[in-house]
Amino acid sequence: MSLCLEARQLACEREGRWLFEGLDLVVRSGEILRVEGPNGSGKTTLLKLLAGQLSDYHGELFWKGVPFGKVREQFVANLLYLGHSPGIKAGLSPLENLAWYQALCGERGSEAQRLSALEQVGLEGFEDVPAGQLSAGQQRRVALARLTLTRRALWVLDEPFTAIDRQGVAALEAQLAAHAAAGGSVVVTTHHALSASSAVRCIQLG
Ligand SMILES: Nc1ncnc2c1ncn2[C@@H]1O[C@H](COP(=O)(O)OP(=O)(O)OP(=O)(O)O)[C@@H](O)[C@H]1O
Repeated sequence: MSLCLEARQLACEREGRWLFEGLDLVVRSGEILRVEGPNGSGKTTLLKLLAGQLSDYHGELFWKGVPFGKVREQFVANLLYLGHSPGIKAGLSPLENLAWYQALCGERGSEAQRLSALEQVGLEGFEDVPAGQLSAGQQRRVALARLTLTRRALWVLDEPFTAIDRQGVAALEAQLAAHAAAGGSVVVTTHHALSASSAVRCIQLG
């Protein structure tokens, strides 16, 4: 798995204010890039941009050295983006939510895989409960089950530790480290202090 996400001279303006300007960054295989900054500094906006979700920005984005516009399909096929909110359907069960995500990604997957992914995030016994009845941390865990289920090289994760208990935080940190060690890449925002690791680099906004 060899990959490279690069931003050159990235700038984004909101409501007449530059959130960031002249931002250069590179994320390669085996790296975890942590985006830090106070509330409102532009972390979510930057992650959306790096995930190809926004078009109103200045600068250029490259995937494996090729401008985004020319490799959009390949880029999306390598990307797993988990946004700021868990983004799950309240009326669907965790199992149904995962099946829905898989359908969106054009993946078939099996019920056995989905059950295993839910078990790995500690949701055994909650597979068929409407997601709207789950706690905030459990809802976040449904979203995090996608990290196991959907095999993608580049993870872009916006505050994935939100509402997660101490044990879950440790497990997720280990999962991020294992993904990087296996040659994947992670871009993550978190107000949580990540354990020191040579794979983790930080950029500061604001
Ligand atoms: N679509 C938009 N239209 C107008 N303003 C926006 C839009 N998106 C974001 N902003 C503004 O840009 C600023 C940065 O927002 P963003 O969500 O990126 O910050 P953040 O660093 O992720 O904050 P937090 O730590 O609170 O999650 C905020 O002031 C926000 O109001």
